[in-house]
Amino acid sequence: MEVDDSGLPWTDRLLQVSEEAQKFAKAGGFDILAYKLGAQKEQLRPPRYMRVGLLQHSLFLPTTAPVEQQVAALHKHVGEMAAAAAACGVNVICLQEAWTMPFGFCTREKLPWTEFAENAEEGPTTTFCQKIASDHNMVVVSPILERDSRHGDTLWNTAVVIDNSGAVLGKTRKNHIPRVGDFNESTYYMEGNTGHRVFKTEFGRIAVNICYGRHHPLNWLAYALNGAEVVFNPSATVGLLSEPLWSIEARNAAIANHYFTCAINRVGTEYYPNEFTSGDGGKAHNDFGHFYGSSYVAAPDGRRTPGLSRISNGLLIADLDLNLCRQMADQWGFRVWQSLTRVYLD
Ligand SMILES: NC(=O)NCCC(=O)O
Repeated sequence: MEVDDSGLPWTDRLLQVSEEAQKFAKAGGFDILAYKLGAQKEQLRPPRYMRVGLLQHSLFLPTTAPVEQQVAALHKHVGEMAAAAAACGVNVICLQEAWTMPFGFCTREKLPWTEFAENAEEGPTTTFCQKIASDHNMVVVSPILERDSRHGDTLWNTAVVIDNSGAVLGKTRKNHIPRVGDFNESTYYMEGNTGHRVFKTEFGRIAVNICYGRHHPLNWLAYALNGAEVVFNPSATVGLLSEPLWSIEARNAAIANHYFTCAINRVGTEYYPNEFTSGDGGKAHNDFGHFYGSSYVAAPDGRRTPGLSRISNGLLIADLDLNLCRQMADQWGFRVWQSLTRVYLD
């Protein structure tokens, strides 16, 4: 039987969750699952583990509560979930898409939803995440609605990457914007202009493919060409639209691109005071449908962790041996670089 560095089978394993983390989970009413996705032992390279933490959650106040109170409640609860991740020794946490706000883009109303937008470099949420990062020596990926005041007050759907010292490493913007069902996001912001950035952290090279970007295979490929070893996919998506695709897309991307993928979705049903329509002749309604959670991690050899719950808040922890990326490229013999060359030559 193949074994990893600890002498145990290198296939999926359940990890122990520290008592301190379990206390946070009990007090905060969220689940914690923890798995290991190892690689085969090599003679010349030591294992290279990145421990990731994926956070999925619902809103903590109604969408009609004052903006400041909603943001404060999210900071408080997500801060506790991040503390649980830190108590488990997580190296990199990723939060869900637009985590500081309701996904009010379904309404096509500007206020109050645009008031949740913040400066990516200096806004209160980035400051909040910088403290988490430096307190816990943990990289934080924080997807927010960005207000770029230096460039005409433009809105973007952005993930801010904060390194484990607390410094902002950079940001990357959602590059495919949905115009499907109730996802009226192009009413607010357009396709991002930051390309396919990959961020070099102390723990490995990471990228962020925000939500709708997961439907586009060339998008995933571009992150691989730029050297990503782990690609996070922070999302907000509902059952009737995308659930049949959810377990396939990020997993297939991991296999095709020889990297790990981390798919994260929010949880719960959000209600809005004014009715809106889906542009399909159906009745006007006040809710977005059910955000089905089910966050998971997939490995480049096709393994995946079980998903978090469809209905509860949760933290998914996974140990990823990044050596597996090259092992899989060698085993299968297809290389993302070669596919690109062929495209150009044909
Ligand atoms: N947030 C977002 O891009 N949702 C679009 C729906 C989907 O991609 O499943």
